[in-house]
Amino acid sequence: METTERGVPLSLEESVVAGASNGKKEVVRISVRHLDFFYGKFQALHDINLDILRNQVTALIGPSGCGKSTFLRTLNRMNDIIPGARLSGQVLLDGEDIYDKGVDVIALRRRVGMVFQKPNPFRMSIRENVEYGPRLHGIRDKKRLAEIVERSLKQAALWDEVKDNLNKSAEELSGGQQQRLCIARTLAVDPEVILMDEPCSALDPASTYRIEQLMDEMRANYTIVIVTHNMQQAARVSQRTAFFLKGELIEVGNTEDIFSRPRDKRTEDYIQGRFG
Ligand SMILES: Nc1ncnc2c1ncn2[C@@H]1O[C@H](COP(=O)(O)OP(=O)(O)OP(=O)(O)O)[C@@H](O)[C@H]1O
Repeated sequence: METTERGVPLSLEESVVAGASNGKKEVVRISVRHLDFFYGKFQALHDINLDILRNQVTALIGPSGCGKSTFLRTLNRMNDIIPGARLSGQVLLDGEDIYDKGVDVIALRRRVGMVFQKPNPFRMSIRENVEYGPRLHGIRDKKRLAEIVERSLKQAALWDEVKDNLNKSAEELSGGQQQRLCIARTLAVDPEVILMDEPCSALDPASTYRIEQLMDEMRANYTIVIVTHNMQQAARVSQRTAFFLKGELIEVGNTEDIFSRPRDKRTEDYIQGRFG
């Protein structure tokens, strides 16, 4: 029987989008319903309804300050720590609301990992950076940890460059290598969804290209959501694109449709560089 990444039979999944463009079944991994988000009195997100599909890259685009990062952070409760922040509505991960009482936020962030704009390796060796998450989740066995380090660094396309220097400080790596290390660190705890907040904005074109290639490879096993200011990047890496403006989701659809035949005039104006 066909199953999801977590071994749940597909028929039991929360919802399946029938009639997908490529003829394959598209499964909703995260379903956001009527999401409002406030920083104190300021409402940053207004009634967002959006499905994130499994094994796809979803790009969030829109002008500065439109709420892309805020939205991304609601998907693994990264905003919880901001004083005065609150939300209403639902964020369902495989049908379960991640904001329900009793949800283990550490476990949630293992399932929904995050890569930030600026590479932020810990001040530790390359090996310790990758081992950090698995250790936090109770893995102590040296052989098992070594396997995880090798697998994660290979998946992040960094292994060949660092395999002989795993004890070197992560801070001695280049910016592009540091970002791939951060991706390896995220992969080490075996997430299902990976959130990326402008992961290439601090990188040169060659490193950007590597990360984009990596995203394309990773989507076979993961569900990816990326915030990007770079329209070409959104067009290159994503299968679905969501356009935000002033805290509202204006339009979402197949990336090709959004870029070639947007339905909303505001999407068209933004994509054509008329504002933002
Ligand atoms: N911690 C915070 N406290 C108060 N307001 C905030 C906070 N973080 C963001 N905001 C406000 O919420 C709105 C959305 O910000 P957000 O960072 O989500 O936008 P964005 O689309 O990701 O912007 P950018 O592309 O510039 O990163 C902005 O008006 C911003 O000033």
